[in-house]
Amino acid sequence: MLELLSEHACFGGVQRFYRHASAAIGLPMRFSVFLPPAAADAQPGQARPGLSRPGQAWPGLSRPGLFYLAGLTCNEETFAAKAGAQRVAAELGLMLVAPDTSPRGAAVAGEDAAWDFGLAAGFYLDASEAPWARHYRMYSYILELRELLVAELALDPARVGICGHSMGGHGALVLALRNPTLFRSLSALAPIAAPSLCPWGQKAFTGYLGADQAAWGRYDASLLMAGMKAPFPAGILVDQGLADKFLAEQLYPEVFEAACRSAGQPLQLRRHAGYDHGYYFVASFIEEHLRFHARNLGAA
Ligand SMILES: N[C@@H](CCC(=O)N[C@@H](CSC=O)C(=O)NCC(=O)O)C(=O)O
Repeated sequence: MLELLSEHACFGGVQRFYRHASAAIGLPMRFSVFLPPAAADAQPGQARPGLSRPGQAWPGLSRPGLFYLAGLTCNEETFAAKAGAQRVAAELGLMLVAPDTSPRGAAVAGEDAAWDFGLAAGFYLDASEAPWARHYRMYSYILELRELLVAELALDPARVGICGHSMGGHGALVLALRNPTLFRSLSALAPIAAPSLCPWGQKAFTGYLGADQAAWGRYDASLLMAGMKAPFPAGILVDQGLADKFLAEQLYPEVFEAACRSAGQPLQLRRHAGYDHGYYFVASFIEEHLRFHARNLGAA
């Protein structure tokens, strides 16, 4: 059941904010969705003409969509408010889905003590360590949300891509590399590309998954890529600013690049002089990511 919190007309489509009860998280979660003009009338649970139950796929209405996973300190509103993606998504007929970045209301002691762990820092993984394991299950949550949008807002399950920024870039790489039939197109902006090697990733993985690094590989894009049996079919697009203050210590795109080269994975890793880590960088390149995904998904 989706609870509409607000909606705003936007480039002929509609930007909405929803809350719903998440089974994966065990708490209410929020997300934003931009519906392009042709899908702007879609309502949750709407019965499709000629079909027996609400939410059943209807080829004439189902839309391609792009999940965008945001980074540390962000929420479901950050991308909608700062990236400026709606105009091009409206043109391309792409739905845009932006989840929150962690559970809210888990009431874990200390979850708000740091900006890079706990609240707004769920790292898109399923925690195995107490006290996080009960609610910090963002990996399963993204898969749950995908199914929910297929059922409730006519997202076409065969045409879903995923993109993300920083911690969200890490999440996008991991989710797509592990689920290439669910996410058919993949890109990232300044991703944490080898989290086992960097302070953010080591802190998160130790806290959520435990000190045994054997458990970390399933959530490390560079390690996953090194073990890939077949390349990600559509190729991967990554943009990275060279004036990014987190680049040297936290991001390691060169490690992911080397893993792709060894695995025979087509990768466009574009390095941009002068761009930093923030949303001015994201806003500068998001249009090219939307067009990349639209091409891969056969949109518009
Ligand atoms: N508080 C931090 C900066 C936090 C930050 O830069 N967050 C990034 C994502 S970092 C990796 O996931 C972000 O997207 N912030 C939102 C924004 O609007 O820029 C500090 O003190 O450095």
